[in-house]
Amino acid sequence: QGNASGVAQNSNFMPYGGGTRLCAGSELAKLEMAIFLHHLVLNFRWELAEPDQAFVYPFVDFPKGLPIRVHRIAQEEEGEE
Ligand code: HEM
Repeated sequence: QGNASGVAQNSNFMPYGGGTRLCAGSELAKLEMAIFLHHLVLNFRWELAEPDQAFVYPFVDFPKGLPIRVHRIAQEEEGEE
């Protein structure tokens, strides 16, 4: 739902629900995402799979979803994760 102008409101973004039925795994889920992003940034190169152009209204998004291709960076030291 949004307001009369159709612009989404912040309170509509509740990915983990709320109140007494708040997601029991929300903190674990956020920790897992942080660890995943840490490894994705440190160990992979990203390149655009196809050109895409951001739009900013009513929110920032990409028409094609900004598809990327990732390549693992060769490890310099044996046994290093
Ligand atoms: C990005 C990851 C996750 C999202 C977006 C998510 C989202 C949600 C949502 C929307 C609900 C429903 C809340 C309601 O009934 O109103 C929920 C409930 C629940 N989630 Fe998650 N969840 C995620 C990950 C997890 C993980 C990793 C666990 C456990 C390890 C978990 C355990 C639960 C449990 C037990 C409930 C039921 C809570 C209750 O009704 O008391 N979730 N989650």
